[in-house]
Amino acid sequence: MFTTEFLDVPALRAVQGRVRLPGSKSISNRVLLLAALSEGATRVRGLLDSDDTRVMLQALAQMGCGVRRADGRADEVLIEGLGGRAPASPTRLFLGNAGTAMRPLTAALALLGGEHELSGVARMHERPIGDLVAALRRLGCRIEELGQPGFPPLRIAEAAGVPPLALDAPVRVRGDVSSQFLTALLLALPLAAREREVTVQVEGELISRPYIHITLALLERFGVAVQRQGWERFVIPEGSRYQSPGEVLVEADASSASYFIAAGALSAPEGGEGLVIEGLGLDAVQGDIRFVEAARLMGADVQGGSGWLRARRGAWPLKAVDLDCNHIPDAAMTLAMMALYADGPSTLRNIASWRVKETDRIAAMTAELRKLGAAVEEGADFIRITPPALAGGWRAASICTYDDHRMAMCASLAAFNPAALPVRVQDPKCVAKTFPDYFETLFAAARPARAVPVICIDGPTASGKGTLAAALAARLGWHYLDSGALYRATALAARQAGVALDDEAALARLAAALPLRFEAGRVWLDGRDVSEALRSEQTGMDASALAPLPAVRAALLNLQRGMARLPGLVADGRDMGTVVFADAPLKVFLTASAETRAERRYKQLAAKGISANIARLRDDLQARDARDASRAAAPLKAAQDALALDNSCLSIEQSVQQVLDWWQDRQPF
Ligand SMILES: Nc1ncnc2c1ncn2[C@@H]1O[C@H](COP(=O)(O)OP(=O)(O)O)[C@@H](O)[C@H]1O
Ligand SMILES: Nc1ccn([C@H]2C[C@H](O)[C@@H](COP(=O)(O)OP(=O)(O)O)O2)c(=O)n1
Repeated sequence: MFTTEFLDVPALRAVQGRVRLPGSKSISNRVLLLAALSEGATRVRGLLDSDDTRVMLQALAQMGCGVRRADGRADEVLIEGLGGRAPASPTRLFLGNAGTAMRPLTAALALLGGEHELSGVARMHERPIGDLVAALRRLGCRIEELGQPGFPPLRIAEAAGVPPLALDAPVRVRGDVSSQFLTALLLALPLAAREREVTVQVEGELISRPYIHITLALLERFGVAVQRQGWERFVIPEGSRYQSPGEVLVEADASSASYFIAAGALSAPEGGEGLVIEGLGLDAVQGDIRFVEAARLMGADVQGGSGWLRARRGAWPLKAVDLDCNHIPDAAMTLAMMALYADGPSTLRNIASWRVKETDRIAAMTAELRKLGAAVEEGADFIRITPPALAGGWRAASICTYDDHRMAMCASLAAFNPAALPVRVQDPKCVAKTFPDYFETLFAAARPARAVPVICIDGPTASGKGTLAAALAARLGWHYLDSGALYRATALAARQAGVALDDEAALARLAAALPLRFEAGRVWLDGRDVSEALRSEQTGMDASALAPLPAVRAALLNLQRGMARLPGLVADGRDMGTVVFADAPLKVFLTASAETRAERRYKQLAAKGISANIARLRDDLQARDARDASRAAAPLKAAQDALALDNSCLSIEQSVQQVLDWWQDRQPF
């Protein structure tokens, strides 16, 4: 996940290959509960790993279900169901802010019996549950509100067993406040339908029907076929009992898929196959799958089968639309981004609910799309978007995201603009709500419109290149290449293999096939952690000795260039700006006086408990600089267009800020 202040998304040309998206939250928690109530064990695959599913798993374990995570996989779990057994009692269940856990667990535990206390975070205690509690009380269940009437925390007080239930009349529940109350009853009432049919009657117009559709489809997977009469009456047949289907694959989240469908439709056609989205198909049970129809209306070429979708460019430019989006309010935001690439103004109607989501999404979208060069008109429940005039009308923009995950994901779609302008996304970490690795997933599939941006930091030893480069990479959310580590690793591998430091051909062979892995700040050579050995003065000297050999440098060249991946790279070394990334948009030549550098190295060694002599260190580093600077192949020198930075009198933060300022000066926003 990107936790940086902002993320600059370079202009993108295409998306290709395959992406796998996180599981749907609504389906994940429903499936977990159904598995817990069933006879037999259920393997749940493709599970969303998030706060809300974690609290559900924890609660099920406390209730006495078997909960076993698959080894090393956050998205797979094995649930051993209660299958008619009474739950463990008493329990105290903490359910965070997960409405998808609080509501159905309340209903299920009220029908399972026992003594249970259900609570959550403060915000959870402000989210209504009164209608559900009332419906369960009318049935005869014993539930107490422990705080405010109508809100959690709750206590189910059935230590003596479930009281006789009033099932002769239909169970009534309101449908116009939240469909989650109906879902909770539909998930729980099959527990009471072994010997008799149970009817649920909805009062008021039922909202969010696609979610009820998901509930019914999943009940069927677990062996309970509810008869639906319109959207008012639901009949659970006599003899119903939950039976594990053995294995359930949770569908990928359909709203998350909308960004990748859109990206496929915006992608330059040389992408060929387009983008394949795994884990979700045209037969998906989630309401937002109907985004596919809307995307097709705009000209997207979307194919699919069971468990997969493929999106690529169809009509181009996209076709402007005038659409009622009431059935896909979340995914409709993605249509607003696609409208930027249409052949005329598009209108998205019946989206009043946008105003009361994470932020006022109509106002937010209007403000941000205008920054990109679109003309936007907003109304109480619609938005009309006139795209920027061809390439010339687009503006590079810094997009505010309003702590709204969907605004951030949408913003990335502006990066396909024909003017090849980058897009700045403020506060990218807000995607954590549903898709923490959204940007990583996008970047893995995306092809940049231009060379991936690289910042080069070259300079003599101990000038602070590594420190500066790593800090810049962290601030920008970019990758970091410590090119010296490659020369050092070659030197280390040579010593281990007994290869002489002047055997150019053998060294080049070693360099070309270095079994090197960078992981979590450590460096592994052939499965061994060499982070310490790599930094030793001896290894540095050895690296400097083999670095002049042209065949070694050539062998390492492609490896280094391959590190330039989206969204950007900060590379430090000796020849980053002169040879390896000669076209880089920002090059810094970092220096400090020999005294300062010797002192820094001395302190660095002392911190590691290694004693050293400052005067000798200074002589050594000057000798190394001389050798690095005087060699024929890619000598240490400033690139012609490099900016010089002498940091003898600067703190690390001052150096970092200076380079960030230089970088910002080159940005269009
Ligand atoms: N601007 C600076 N001011 C003070 N100390 C610095 C500065 N930059 C780096 N250092 C320190 O100098 C030492 C050497 O830095 P390092 O990044 O390893 O250099 P290089 O990669 O150029 O060999 C480190 O201990 C680092 O903390
Ligand atoms: N791009 C590079 C990086 C390092 N080298 C060589 C020359 C250096 O003396 C050694 C070690 O580099 P490294 O950057 O790790 O060394 P310092 O941390 O600056 O002491 O490798 C090089 O020739 N080209």
